[in-house]
Parts: sequence; structure tokens; C-alpha cells
Amino acid sequence: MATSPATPESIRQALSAVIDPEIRKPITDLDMVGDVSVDGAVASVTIKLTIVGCPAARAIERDVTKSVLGVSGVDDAKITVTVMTADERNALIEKLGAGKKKTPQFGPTSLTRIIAVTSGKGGVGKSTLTANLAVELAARGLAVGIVDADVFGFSIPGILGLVDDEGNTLKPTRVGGMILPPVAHGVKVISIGMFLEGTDAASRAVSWRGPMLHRTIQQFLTDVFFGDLDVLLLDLPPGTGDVAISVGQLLPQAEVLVVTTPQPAAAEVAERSGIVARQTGQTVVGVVENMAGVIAPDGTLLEIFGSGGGEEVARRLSEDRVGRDGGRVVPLLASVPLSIPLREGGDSGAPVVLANPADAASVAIREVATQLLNQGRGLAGRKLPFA
Ligand SMILES: Nc1ncnc2c1ncn2[C@@H]1O[C@H](COP(=O)(O)OP(=O)(O)OP(=O)(O)O)[C@@H](O)[C@H]1O
Repeated sequence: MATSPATPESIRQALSAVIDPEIRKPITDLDMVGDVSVDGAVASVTIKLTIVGCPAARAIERDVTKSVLGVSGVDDAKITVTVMTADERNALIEKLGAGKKKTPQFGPTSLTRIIAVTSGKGGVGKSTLTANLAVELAARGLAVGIVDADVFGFSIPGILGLVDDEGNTLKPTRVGGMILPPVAHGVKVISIGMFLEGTDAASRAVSWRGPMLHRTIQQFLTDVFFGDLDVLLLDLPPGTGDVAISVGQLLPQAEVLVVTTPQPAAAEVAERSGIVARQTGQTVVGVVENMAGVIAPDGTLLEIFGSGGGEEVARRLSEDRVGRDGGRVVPLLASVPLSIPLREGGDSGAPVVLANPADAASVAIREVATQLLNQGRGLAGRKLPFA
């Protein structure tokens, strides 16, 4: 049977399945498809990128070619890649709603679930868990973003592989005043590390004070185009400093996840980060214990960092009477064991939940994700959209 000839309409229809990797919408909805014509079995398509040197250009061209060649009656695809005019770009920004007044995207009536991940002290694996949890939630089909607000130890881009061959953190694309967060493993990521120049320790050391930090977090929540997210995770710096307080003020509806190690001695300092969150009106949704014991090859349990710390923090926060949700039961969501694959995945940008799903750490992180989703979103600090 002879195939019916392709038409510009059938080509446009096929192109509606091509998603812009950064904006995460069909390129046809973004007015990125210019002229489309068909001459016999040859289809010609013009694609208009948002900016010159768009890092997603290759991926878009590849996906466009593939979908055009998939149209019945097309044997050859001629793709011309151009760039939008300033007017076209402004129209797109307007269309995406990013050109409007500068109000934070995650206001009190936002449907996005916001979970701030905090810890009493540094190095307990907060960033590693945040990144893996985000990837796991994205793998379950949720639209997920991360704000890496750990200004003093931003590590999310590295853990998720958002670095080039020289180890430089990838920069977000800017379209007009809009910042498009890079996407890794299905997660939109913005990090303070993406806005610093240079790779040497001195030029990357951030010693900003409160007001500057507050403005930066505010800008992340205002100018970064996340689109509609189901979940936004925030990686906070350890402790109870300026950023935790800014996040509490900017996102009072945020829920807080406390990460601690198994040493009971670390419990008090971890508890404090939960208490500060409550004082700003946020709800503590649970505790995750990280670096828990591992089974050695001879079958013995090695508890390098002791045991019981997670239970202890959960117990203390459940008894704590401070703040709006004070006294509510705070569960220990999971205990994540020490794991070489988890650490290696963080070093190489291949999160363990994807790279090694059978690893005990992956199993525990999936448990955290399941429990959080089962809990549903709390309504504390949230304005319900009723008149
Ligand atoms: N369960 C674990 N098993 C083995 N290594 C781990 C585990 N969790 C984290 N690590 C490793 O510990 C180091 C510190 O982790 P990470 O950077 O996530 O900590 P953090 O709490 O975010 O620190 P900071 O707040 O100071 O940035 C990393 O090298 C990470 O790979």
C-alpha cells in the first residue's frame, strides 16, 4: 500500500512531541518551530532557539530530526537552526509568565510541596540524600526541582553530574531576565555554585552575609523558571544560620526533613535545626538517619558511627513543644547505611538510586520517598485558596 504524503500539518503534529529539555514543554507550544515545508519525501523545518549558543541546541536538533523522520512519507529531513528575534523571545517569556511582576513562584497558595533538608552539622550526607531523593521522586513521574542553598558547601551539581569535563559547574541558560535551571536525571537544579566564577577554592569560597544570602535565595525563588513542580527540595546549609531563617521567612509553608548521623551525641545539634524550622512556622516531616551500620562480608554489623541517633532526634522533636507543630509525632523515615556505591555515585554524578537500585542505601532512600508521599502535604503555614 502506498504511504500518503507527509504534510506540514503532520510534521507539526509530530514536532509537538519534542520537549525543550530546559523549559520542559513541547517546542510547538514555545513557538520554537518556524517554517515547515514538504517537497516530495523531503521535509524542511526551521527551529528557532531561545538564545545563541543554547546548550540544549544539539538535543533539540537531534529530537526534531528523529521525529520528522518518523513521519510517514518522509525520507529526508532538512533542519535549519536559527535563533528567535528579541520580540519573539520577549513574547515567549511573557507566555511562560516569567515576565510578570517579580513575585516568588512558590507563594502560600502554590500547590508545590516544598521540603527543606537540614542538618545540625556538615558532612552528614544531607546533599547526597537530597539529590538522591529528588532523582527517586522524578523517577516516579513527579516534576521535581532542587534549590541548592548550601552556600558554603554547594555540592548538588557535582552529585548530579552537572559539571563539564574540567569540573566546572554548568551554568544555567538565561533568556531575558529568566534563568532556566539545568536538568539532571529529570530534576531541575539551581545552585549557588552555578553563579560563581572560577574553579579554584579561593574564588569559589563564599563568605556572604545575611542580606546577600537572603537576596540570592529570593532570586532563586523568583527568577528561576521551574514551571509547575510537584516537589521542590531545598538543600540548606548545616546548622541554624541565616539561610535557614530566610527560607523560613520566604517559604513558611515548607516542610523540613532533618538528616542526622547515628551518634546519639549528634542528636542535640540536629534537634536544634528542627526547632528553628518550627519557630519560623515550618513543619518537621521526619528524620533520616544517614551513615548507619553496614553488614561486613563476614556477617557482622559494623556501626562505625554508633547507633540510635535517628531515633533520638525523632523522639526529641516529637516531645518538643516549640512552634506551631510542636509536639506532633516526628517519624524516623529511614536509616540509610554507609554505602560505597552511594559515595561513588555522588563522586561520579550517577546517583545510586538509578545506578545501583539494589544497594541497601537505594532501598532506604526509596523508603524515605514512599513515606513522604504517603504522608501527603501538610497544610501548616499554607493559605487555602478560598475566598
Ligand atoms: N551513607 C553514606 N555512605 C557513604 N558515604 C556517604 C554516605 N552519605 C554521604 N556520604 C559521603 O559523605 C560525604 C559528605 O556528604 P554530603 O556532601 O552529602 O554531606 P552534607 O551533609 O551535605 O555536607 P555539607 O552540608 O557540609 O555540604 C560525601 O563524600 C558523600 O558521598
